[in-house]
Amino acid sequence: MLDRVLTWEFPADGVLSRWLRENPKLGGRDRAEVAEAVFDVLRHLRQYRHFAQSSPVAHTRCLAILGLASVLPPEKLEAGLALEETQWLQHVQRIDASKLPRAVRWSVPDWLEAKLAMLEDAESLMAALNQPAALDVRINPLKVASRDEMLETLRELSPASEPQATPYSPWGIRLKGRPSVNRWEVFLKGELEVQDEGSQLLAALVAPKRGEMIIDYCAGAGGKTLLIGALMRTTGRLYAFDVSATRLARAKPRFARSGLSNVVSVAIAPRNDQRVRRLHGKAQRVLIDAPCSGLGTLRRSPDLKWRQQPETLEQLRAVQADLLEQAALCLAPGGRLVYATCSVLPEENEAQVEAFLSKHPEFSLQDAGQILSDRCKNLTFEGAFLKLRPDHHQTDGFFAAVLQKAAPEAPAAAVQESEKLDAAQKLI
Ligand SMILES: C[S@@+](CC[C@H](N)C(=O)[O-])C[C@H]1O[C@@H](n2cnc3c(N)ncnc32)[C@H](O)[C@@H]1O
Repeated sequence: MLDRVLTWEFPADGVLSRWLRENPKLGGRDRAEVAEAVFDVLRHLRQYRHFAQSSPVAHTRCLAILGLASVLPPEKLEAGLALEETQWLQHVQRIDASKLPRAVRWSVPDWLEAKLAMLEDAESLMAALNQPAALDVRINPLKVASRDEMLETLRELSPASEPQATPYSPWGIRLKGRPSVNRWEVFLKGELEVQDEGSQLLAALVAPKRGEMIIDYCAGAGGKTLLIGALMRTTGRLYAFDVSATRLARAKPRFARSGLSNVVSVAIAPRNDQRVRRLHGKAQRVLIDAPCSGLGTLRRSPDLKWRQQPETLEQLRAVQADLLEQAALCLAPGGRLVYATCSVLPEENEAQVEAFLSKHPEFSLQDAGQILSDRCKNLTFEGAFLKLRPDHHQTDGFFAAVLQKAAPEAPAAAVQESEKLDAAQKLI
């Protein structure tokens, strides 16, 4: 199975799920151990390949041994190893990894190491991206009155996952381990959703209001749409756009489960879509959750660092710039555009926003921290952008910028008329 994953043809979680389906006799614990071992190999692949060079056994078997060593107690693992394998493993475990070159130590390809090295606290970021993430869920504010209520329910239902309120999002709950949330009744009733805390904060940045027209321009399987719709109290109209009809189809049962009736899903063409053109100048808020390298989510999808290449990054950058142009056309004067990625690379983030602003003086950058301050306590940023990192915030890496489209200035005569009207109304 590891060989199949390492072709990089498909995302690792898909290959793993398929393999587990093909092996139905494996018990629950074995399944969890195999999954953890595979993800450990993906996180540390470059380092493990370096160690495998000194091994007498086949390359993939070495990787599997190292992955399993991170999951199983030594006695259990060594029972399945030949003597020379055990000796090699013990030799590797004595190596001081801090002496290895940085790209090998943190297991990143050279091109990515060069990019991450330019960021603040690069080493701490690389280390955090290699740690497994906790599981974040959130309440559905449409169906659950308070997070505390849900916390009580979950502490009874799954004490082993030690449910805790997330530090920033007012809706989030952090769970330990890998509980089967999607079998819980609260999940099946649409009261609970799985969503990283950082992703929850993006909906707070959109700050939807009742009765508005809002577009989630890259809605995918609806992760952000769900929370935006709930915050609109399922009023107004929420368009879920995406170029992938398959992804939008996956969102449909989620919308139904969560009780949303204001969502209109539309599979759009990448450019000049007629249905999009009809909404030009109409929406109060537009979210672009842009397709990106996903390099902020390496804790959950470590295969991305091996599947992405500098060339794919360039293609993504072109799509992102185009999406900003297309989606901005849908905004009404005075409307809000939120551009977001789950990348930590400035070229997909700040650079895209700055390029857009330099071409569009009718847009101005708003302070994301200020917008979040009434809903999300304890969260401050240097500068106007939202920038979340696993080492600083214990969330995936997220970026977001809030851009406000100017409202047309009222002509002086009209202002005088409306002032006269106001004064008259006060007299009445
Ligand atoms: C980061 S994912 C969105 C995830 C989703 N918002 C969620 O929370 O689950 C980016 C999405 O952009 C879509 N996409 C790519 N190019 C697009 C385009 N030109 N217009 C609209 N959507 C696009 C992809 O199909 C993908 O679903």
